[in-house]
Amino acid sequence: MSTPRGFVLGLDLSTQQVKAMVLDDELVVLTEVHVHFDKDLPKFSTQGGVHIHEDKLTVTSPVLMWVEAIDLALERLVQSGVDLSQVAVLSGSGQQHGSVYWRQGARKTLRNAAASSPLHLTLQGCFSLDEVPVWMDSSTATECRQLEQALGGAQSLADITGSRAYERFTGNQIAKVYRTWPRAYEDTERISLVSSFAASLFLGDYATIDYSDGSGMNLLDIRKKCWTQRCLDACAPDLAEKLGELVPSHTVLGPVSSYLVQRYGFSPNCQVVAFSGDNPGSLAGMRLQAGDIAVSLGTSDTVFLWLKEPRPALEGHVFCNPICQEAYMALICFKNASLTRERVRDRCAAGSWEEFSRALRATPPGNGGNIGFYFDTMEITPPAVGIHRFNTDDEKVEAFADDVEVRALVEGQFLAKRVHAEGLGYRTAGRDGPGPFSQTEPETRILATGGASSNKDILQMFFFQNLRYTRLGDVPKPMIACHT
Ligand SMILES: Nc1ncnc2c1ncn2[C@@H]1O[C@H](COP(=O)(O)OP(=O)(O)O)[C@@H](O)[C@H]1O
Ligand SMILES: O=C(CO)[C@@H](O)[C@H](O)COP(=O)(O)O
Repeated sequence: MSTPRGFVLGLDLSTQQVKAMVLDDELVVLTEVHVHFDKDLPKFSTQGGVHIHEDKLTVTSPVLMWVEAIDLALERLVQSGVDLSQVAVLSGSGQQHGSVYWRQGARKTLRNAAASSPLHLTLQGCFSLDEVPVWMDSSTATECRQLEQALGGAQSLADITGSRAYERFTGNQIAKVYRTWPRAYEDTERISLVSSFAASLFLGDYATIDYSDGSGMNLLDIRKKCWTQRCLDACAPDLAEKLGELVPSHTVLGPVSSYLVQRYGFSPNCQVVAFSGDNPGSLAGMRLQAGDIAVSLGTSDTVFLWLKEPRPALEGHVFCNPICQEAYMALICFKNASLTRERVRDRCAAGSWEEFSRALRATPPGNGGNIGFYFDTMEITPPAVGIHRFNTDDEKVEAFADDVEVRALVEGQFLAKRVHAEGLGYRTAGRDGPGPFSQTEPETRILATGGASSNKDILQMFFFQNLRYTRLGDVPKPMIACHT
């Protein structure tokens, strides 16, 4: 058997696309491909990678679209000329909280997938649900209240699982599946997260859920790192069995499937490392350290940081840290993010990011006292909906001039990040003493990632907000590093 040279393949199965990247043994990027769900797989009729249902609360994606997209990404890698037989190890990430329901007998089909046929055809009959809930779903308010009640209240649930009950968290989604389609639930032999689902396609077997992405389910005890039986029982019967074991996020799960070896020329020695959530993956990839704050500007906006001690609150989340088993990560998520920026770009900036940037540069910081809150859909932080604009006299108004609207949106989004982060006690170092959660790092770095972090005028807004920190606390300038 040949030994691969040490290339690394990284994947991300996120809301709007699959991204795949091959790096050599010195971590130089050799090739990168994308499969955009709406554009590359139009037969699934998604918008932004999802289907928003009539109630405007239920949001799903077709599971076979994800399978087809991964095959297409692998084909594109081969077409790019990269030699996949040199890949020694692969891993990846997925949008958090989404779940996949494998039907009884699916494991056998997955293990025996023939290289002659693409996986999306082989796996056609393998899922108990064709459309699966994703992180944008907010249709499980009933299940959330039931779970909190069963655990003795929102704070008690947060103390164990790191979060109060959130609509998008997988336990509540599973509870809804069980209540709505009991037969489909019974016919399910394994429930995967999006991350462990993607890993399963590479492993040719069910991949285990990792601690970090598993923390986004309202089911895992983040300190003991095991399922909490009381949470499982409150959501659905026989759930432990359907979820399988949990593993540290950097666990080597085993070699790639024979499907991958035969169809795409992977080495049979290529190892699959557990996949995790996209935000934990960003924390690992950006090499975040205690004291840093990261901002991801993907489909969602998130703010996250490395935590030494978990202190779960009624807002925000504490996840297990993907790198260090003794540490944690804190995260706040905002749903009205890139898609809202795109809507305002299309209405006020002729559909162009350049024009959007020009509007930001043409308006003064503070926007002449005009401010707006833009919640096109039910927001996560805070749970609010609607568009609310206020002029310089604090009067509610119906509209702003185009350039003012662009700045009001972005300033409002970044102000919300600051307000909610500060509400949870995150501070840039120096303002009120030491950094996040009173850690002692002398300087806070702010790191940005995700699609919109390529836009310097948007990043500048964050810089501006943090310059105000420096005035208040007289600390060194926060640093901004961009990763996309
Ligand atoms: N130049 C830009 N300025 C602002 N936003 C951008 C720019 N380029 C891409 N984006 C945003 O990035 C988003 C996609 O980010 P990405 O991190 O790839 O998302 P995901 O991983 O959730 O699929 C798009 O929805 C788009 O609005
Ligand atoms: O719900 C969350 C985090 O809790 C989202 O951040 C999802 O993980 C989706 O990520 P992107 O596709 O926006 O990167």
